[in-house]
Amino acid sequence: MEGLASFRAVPSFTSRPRSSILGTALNPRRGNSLSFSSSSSSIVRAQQMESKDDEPEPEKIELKIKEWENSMYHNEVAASQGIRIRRRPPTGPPLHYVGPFEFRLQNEGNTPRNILEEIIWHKDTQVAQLKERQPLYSLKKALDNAPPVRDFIGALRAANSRTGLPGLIAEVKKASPSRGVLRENFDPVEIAQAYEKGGAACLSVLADEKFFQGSYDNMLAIRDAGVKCPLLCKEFIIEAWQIYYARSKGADAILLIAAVLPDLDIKYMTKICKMLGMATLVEVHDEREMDRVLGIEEVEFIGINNRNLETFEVDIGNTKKLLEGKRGEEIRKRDIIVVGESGLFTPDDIAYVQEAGVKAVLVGESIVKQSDPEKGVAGLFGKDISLQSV
Ligand SMILES: O=C(O)c1ccccc1NCC(=O)[C@H](O)[C@H](O)COP(=O)(O)O
Repeated sequence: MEGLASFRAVPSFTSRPRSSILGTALNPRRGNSLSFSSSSSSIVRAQQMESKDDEPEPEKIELKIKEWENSMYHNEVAASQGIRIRRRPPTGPPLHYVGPFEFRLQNEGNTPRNILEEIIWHKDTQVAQLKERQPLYSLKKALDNAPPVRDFIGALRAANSRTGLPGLIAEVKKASPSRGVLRENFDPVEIAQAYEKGGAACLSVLADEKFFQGSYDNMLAIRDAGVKCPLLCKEFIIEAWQIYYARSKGADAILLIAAVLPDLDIKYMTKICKMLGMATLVEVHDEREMDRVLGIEEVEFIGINNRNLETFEVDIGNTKKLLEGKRGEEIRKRDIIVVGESGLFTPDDIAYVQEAGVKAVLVGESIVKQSDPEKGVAGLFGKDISLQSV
């Protein structure tokens, strides 16, 4: 696994007597051969299985310790790749734990450091609950009835050659943490149809309910209404299960955020998308994330977010900065489609990111706020880009 090379060796010590604790915690018949999911819910489940008065069984202690270590290990790998977002609130080690992580956990806060981390902690809990209700095997069966996948990247390329402008991914978004409610009178199907009429190549549909007032039902409703634009499921993906879920709800593409996911997760999830025929938009915000993502052979579709998701600061110069020099050359050589995301309001903004090298743009606020989103699209590009126009 990547990131292991920089895994620090830290002395392990504890005030508790090591031998007796290990003696009860580990079951030699099972050793280290078990594989564990890193879900926090299973830690909670294992804790619930114990009665407070009972001495926990060795297998349960072992399970808790492995789960916890696995989660700590994930954080270590992520941190070694510059990822500051933690997957879940840090908890102290389970009872009877003896090992290196305990030493490193001192002074860790258990309140989220920023909005992105808060969203991720919420997702971790939400996904664990959803998975219990619909495990992967039944989700995979549901895919037989899912609407067919459409070619997301192909639609952007076609729009770019048709108009000579970046292909538009128009965002169906009611609210956001940085901007609050963007549109009170929010009818996702009506908005999607208006975007399509206005010449959008693809749509991005917010699925998160708590922070964006979105839903998977919006995505299904848009598909059921006959909208032909391929759909990006705009969700905070932390587990492969969510990709299958998005597909079952009609998604043609998903978003992976490099600020949240280690390289190995990006590789693995990109492969799953490929297997399902879906596109994977990998989002970056700074040079380090861009370099990590360019190091992943499977990546063919990159979004540059002009919004810093930790501070909400928006600067469209970010797109230009990340496409300069060697990075831009590499992107052109590999024919990677780049999407300029966030903070785009005017034809000049579109011209600026196009000049920087993007073939597509992802736009929410400036068009969703218009009383007529179809006209909003024309206003954004400074001309009619609908199918009728060209
Ligand atoms: O927009 C936010 O407040 C936000 C906060 C935390 C995570 C993600 C967030 N936004 C996602 C996006 O970046 C935008 O929805 C998308 O790029 C469109 O941006 P805009 O055109 O500026 O609405």
